[in-house]
Amino acid sequence: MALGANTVATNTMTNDPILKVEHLSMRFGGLMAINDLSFEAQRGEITALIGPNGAGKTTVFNCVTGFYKPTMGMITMRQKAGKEFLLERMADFEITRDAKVARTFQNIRLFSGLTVLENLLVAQHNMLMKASGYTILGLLGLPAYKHASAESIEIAKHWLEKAHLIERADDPAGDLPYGAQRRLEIARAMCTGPEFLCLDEPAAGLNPRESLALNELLRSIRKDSGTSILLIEHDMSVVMEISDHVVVLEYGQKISDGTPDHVKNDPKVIAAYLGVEDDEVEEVIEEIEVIAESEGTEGGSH
Ligand SMILES: Nc1ncnc2c1ncn2[C@@H]1O[C@H](COP(=O)(O)OP(=O)(O)OP(=O)(O)O)[C@@H](O)[C@H]1O
Repeated sequence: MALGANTVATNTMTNDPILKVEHLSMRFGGLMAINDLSFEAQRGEITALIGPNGAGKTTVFNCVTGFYKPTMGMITMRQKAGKEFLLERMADFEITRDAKVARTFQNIRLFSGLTVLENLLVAQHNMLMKASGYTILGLLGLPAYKHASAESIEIAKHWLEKAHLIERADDPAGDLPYGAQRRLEIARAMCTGPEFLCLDEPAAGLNPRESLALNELLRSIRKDSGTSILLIEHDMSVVMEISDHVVVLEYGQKISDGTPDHVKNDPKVIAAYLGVEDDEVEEVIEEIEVIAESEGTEGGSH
């Protein structure tokens, strides 16, 4: 099959990145929000993008999902079957439709008046319309449409079960508690059959119990569907618990990249989060160790 304008030939690689961000820069007027950023997300893994406020996480996300066109750089996504897409050249709807990248937003964007199940069926609208042949007869019950419609309901039920929402299938989405609405958004994204799922602060505003339910859902997505995940998250308990790989940004540049344990102990990351200069890091770490030791001693004497 001929490759389209947005595709390139496949390379053979020893590792298997689903996403490669290379020398990405994004300028807003005089502000360099992202400055020569490169990182990879491996297939089948959960990659977290973290960093202090204003570090550029959302900007990277918006470049990957086609909401922004980067000033410079390349963003390559390679599907399981080997086809590659240059995302920076594609419109957001093409990234969703052709590259199979799904996303959620910082603010919940459900159809709150529709039921939970209807929200999941609407997400599969394109698939259903295609099966109808875009005709009224198709919609009125030709076999292909009926088959696609039954399949859509099965897919919706599958994800409702995974998200522990099956009991609420017929309730208006707006009636769900906040944490359940977040899981419904993720279930809705999964109904489109993505290869790459981008989640913008999925744990924002969740209580600890809802955070645990979210962690469970994300782990099951990785394990059972093989979908790779990129997430922006401020909640470190979620990031450290579920991520395979963490990329840390500060002022639009990468300051650390590795396993959760690696970045957690990286002095540059500690400094960025505490807001101190690089040359003060050693001093701050010593102070932290002294405080931790004294707290340990106090804890032991009780
Ligand atoms: N559309 C825009 N126009 C102008 N400046 C922008 C735009 N989007 C982001 N910025 C600026 O780019 C920088 C990075 O912002 P971004 O939202 O990507 O950071 P972030 O790491 O996601 O922050 P937060 O954790 O607070 O959401 C900030 O200085 C922000 O003000």
